Amino acid sequence: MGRTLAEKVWDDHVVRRAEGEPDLLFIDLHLLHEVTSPQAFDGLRKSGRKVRRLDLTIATEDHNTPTLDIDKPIADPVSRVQLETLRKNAAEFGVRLHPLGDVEQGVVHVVGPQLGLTQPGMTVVCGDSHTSTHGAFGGLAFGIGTSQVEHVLATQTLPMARPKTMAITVNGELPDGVTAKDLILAIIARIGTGGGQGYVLEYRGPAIEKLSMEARMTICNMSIEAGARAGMIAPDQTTFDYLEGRPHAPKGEDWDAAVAYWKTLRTDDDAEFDAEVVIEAAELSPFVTWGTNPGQGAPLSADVPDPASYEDASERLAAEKALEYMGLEAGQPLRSIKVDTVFVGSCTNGRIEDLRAAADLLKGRKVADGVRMLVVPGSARVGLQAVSEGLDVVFKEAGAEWRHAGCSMCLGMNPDQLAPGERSASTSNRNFEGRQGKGGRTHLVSPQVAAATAVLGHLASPADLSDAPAPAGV
Ligand SMILES: CC(C)[C@H](C(=O)O)[C@@H](O)C(=O)O
Ligand code: SF4
Repeated sequence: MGRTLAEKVWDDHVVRRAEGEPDLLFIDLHLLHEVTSPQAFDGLRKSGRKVRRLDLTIATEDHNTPTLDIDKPIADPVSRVQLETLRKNAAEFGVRLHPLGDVEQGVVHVVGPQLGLTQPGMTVVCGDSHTSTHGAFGGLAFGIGTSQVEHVLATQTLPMARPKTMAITVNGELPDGVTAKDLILAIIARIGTGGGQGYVLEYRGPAIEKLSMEARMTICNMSIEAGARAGMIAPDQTTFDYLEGRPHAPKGEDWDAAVAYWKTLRTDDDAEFDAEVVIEAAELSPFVTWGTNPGQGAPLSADVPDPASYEDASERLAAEKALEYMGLEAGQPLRSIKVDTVFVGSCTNGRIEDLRAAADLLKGRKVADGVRMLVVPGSARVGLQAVSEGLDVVFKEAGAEWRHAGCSMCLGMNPDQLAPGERSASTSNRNFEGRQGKGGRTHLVSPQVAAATAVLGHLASPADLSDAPAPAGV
C-alpha cells in the first residue's frame, strides 16, 4: 500500500524503532527562542552536556522584544532577563543567535523559511506550538515542550509516537477576496479546536496547490488551533521557486538532487488517510471569530450566534461564556462590531504578502478616528522589504503605526497590549481570554479584513470599502 506524505517523511527519519515504544526520530532543524529555552540550557549545563548539532540549531528573539525604541535598553524587566538569558546561553553553548537589532531577527517561524533553513522533507522542531508553520514546505514540523527542547539539544533526536493522518482536501478555487486565513478559520470552525487531535493534517487539493508559500504558511501555522500535531502541504514548483537562491537552500548539483528527492514527497494515490475532510472553496467568504477560541468563528456576513442554537451542552456553555467575555449580543451582525485596535502581524500573517495586501487597501485611505492600528513585520527582513516597497509610508500616511519585528500584540509578553475591555481585529492566531492583554477582546481576521476594519472602524471586508466615504486627499 502507498504511503502518505507524513508517513514518508516520518519513515525517512526513524533512527530507532522498537515494539511498544515511540519511534526515535532524527531532527533536521531545531529553532529556539527566549521563552522556552532557558530551562533546557540549564538542564544541559547541569548534566555537563553540549549542544549535539550546532549546525542544525538556530535561535532568534521574538516574544519579548519591544517593537519601538529597539536601540534603547529593554525597559520591561521580565523581558530584559528573558532576552539576556538567551544571549548568555547562546554565547556559552555556541548557538547561532539573531538578536534584536540583527537583520535576521524576527518571529522564529518567519525567520526559518525566509533563510531557506526550512526545506521539504525535513523534521523541524521548536519549543513553540506554531512550529506547524514549517509544514507548509512539506516537512514534519512539531511544537515541543521545554524538556523535549533539552533532549533535542543534547541528542538531535526526539522520541515520538506515530501520529494518525488526516487529509483536508480543498476543492475548487478560493473566490476573489477570500484568503488563506479565511480558509483556515473556516476549517477550524468546521472540525473544532479538538478536531485535529492526534493527527497530522495534510492540506491538499486544487485550492491549496494555487496558494503562495506565504498563504500555505498561514494555513499550516493554525493547524495547532485545530488541535493537530502538525500540518503539511506537499512541496511543488511553488515551494521550489520560493526556496531557490535563499541563503541556506542547496546550491548547484545539490539543488538538483534535493529537488529530485523533494518531488517524491507526495502522498501516493493508493495511500490511505485515517480521516478525511472535504471543503468546497467556492462556498467560502471572509471569515472572522466572535468568541474566545479560534473555532468560534463565522462568515463576516453572519450574525453573532445564539448560544441556544448549539445542541451540544458544552458548546452552548462555551458560547455563552465567550459572548459574555467578548461583550457581544446574540444576533448582532458581525459587521456591527466596533474595534479600538487593529493588529497586522504575527507568524500567521506578518509576511510580506500580508503587509502588501493590507497596504493595498490602505493606500489613499485613513484609519478611522479613534482606532489604533499597529503594523508589525514578522521579521526585520520583511520590514526592510516592506520599506523598500514604500509600504511603511502607506501605513504611516493612513495613520497606522509602523513598528519593528517581533511577536508584538499577538500575545501580551511585550509592551504591545490591549487595555482591559479593548477590542481588536487581529491577524494573529489566538483569541483566548487575555491573550493580547488582560481583559482584551480579540477577533481573528485576515490582513484584508484587518485593513478594511481599520478604515471603517467596525469589522468589515474589502468589499465594504467601496461604500466608504471618499478617501481623504484623493
Ligand atoms: C510562548 C510560546 C511557548 C507560545 C507557543 O507555544 O505557541 C507562543 O508562541 C504562543 O503563540 O502562544
Ligand atoms: S507571533 Fe504569536 S503565535 Fe507566533 S510565535 Fe509569536 S506569540 Fe506565538
